Amino acid sequence: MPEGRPRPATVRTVADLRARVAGWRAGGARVGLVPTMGALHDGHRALVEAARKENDRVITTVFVNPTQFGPTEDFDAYPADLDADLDLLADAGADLLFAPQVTEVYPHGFATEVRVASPMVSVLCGARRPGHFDGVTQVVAKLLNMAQADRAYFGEKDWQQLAVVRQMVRDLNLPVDIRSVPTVRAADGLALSSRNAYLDPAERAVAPQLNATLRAVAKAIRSGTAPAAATASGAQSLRDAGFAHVDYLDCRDEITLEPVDGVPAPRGARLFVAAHLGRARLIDNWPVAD
Ligand SMILES: Nc1ncnc2c1ncn2[C@@H]1O[C@H](COP(=O)(O)OP(=O)(O)OP(=O)(O)O)[C@@H](O)[C@H]1O
Ligand SMILES: CC(C)(CO)[C@@H](O)C(=O)[O-]
Ligand code: BAL
Repeated sequence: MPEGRPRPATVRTVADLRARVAGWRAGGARVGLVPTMGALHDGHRALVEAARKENDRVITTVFVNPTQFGPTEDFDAYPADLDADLDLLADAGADLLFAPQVTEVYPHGFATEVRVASPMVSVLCGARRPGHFDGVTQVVAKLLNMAQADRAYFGEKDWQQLAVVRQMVRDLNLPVDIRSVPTVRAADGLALSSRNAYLDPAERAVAPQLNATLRAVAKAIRSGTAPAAATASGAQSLRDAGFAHVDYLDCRDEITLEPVDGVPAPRGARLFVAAHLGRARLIDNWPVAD
C-alpha cells in the first residue's frame, strides 16, 4: 500500500453514500465524482487527480454496469482488482469508494430507461454495440443522482461517451458540471485502458499502431487528402498491422459526431477508431488539426 495517504473508505449502499455526502455538504465541501468500472490505471488516476484539484472531496465509483454490455460482450470477464484499486485511489487522493452490488443499482422491479434520442448514440460504438449508450446513460444518470456531486469527471478516451453524457445532463437539467480529462497514454502512444490487460506481448507490440495510424491519417488530411480516402487507407494499414477487424475509422465533428468530409476538413474534425486485436477491442480518437 502506498505510504502517506490512507485508503478511502468503501461504501456499498446508496444510503451510506448519501449520508457521507450530506455530512460533507453540511460543512460546505464541494464534491467531485469519478465513475469507473474498476481495474484502475493511470487514466483513472488522472480523473481522480483532476477531481482532487477542483473539489474538497472526491468519490470514485467502481461498478461494472451490466446494462451497457451486449449479450456476447465481456461482462463476465471484465478485469477486477478492488484491492489494487483501493491502493491507487489512496495514492491519487480519493476520499470515498462507492462499489455497489448490481442489486443495489437495479433492485427488483427496476424499470426505467434513460436514453438520449439522438443519432449520436447509434453511430461509432453505438452502431457496433447496440444499446450500449442507453446502458451508459441509465447508469450515469443514476450515479449522478445517487452521489449528488458538484462535478463529474470523464475521460476523452471515451469521447463519444463524454458527448452523450453531456447531452443527457443538458437535456435533463442535472445539477452537475461535466468535466473532461485528456487521454492518458503509454509512452508509445497507446491509450491506457483496462481492456489492454487482454493483450498478449505480441499484440501489445502492435497496439500502438492504433494511435500512430490516427496521427498519420490526421497528417494526411492536413496535407490535403480527403478524409474519406485518408480514413480508408488508415483502416487498411491497421488490418495490415494485424488488427483482425476495424469496426470503424471515421472523421466526424467533435461535438455532433456527424460525419465530415471535404478539403480542407472543417474545423472541429476529429478521427475516431475502434479495432479488434486478439481478445481486445480498442478505441481511440484524435483531432485532425495540429
Ligand atoms: N487513458 C485514459 N485517459 C483518460 N481517461 C480514461 C482513460 N481510460 C479510461 N478513462 C476514463 O475513465 C473512466 C472510466 O472508464 P473505464 O473504467 O471504462 O476504464 P477503461 O480503461 O476505459 O476501460 P475499458 O478498457 O473497459 O474501456 C471513463 O470516463 C474513461 O473515459
Ligand atoms: C461511465 C461508466 C463508469 C458507466 O458505467 C463507464 O461507461 C466507463 O467506465 O466509462
Ligand atoms: N469505458 C467504456 C465502458 C465500456 O466499454 O463499456
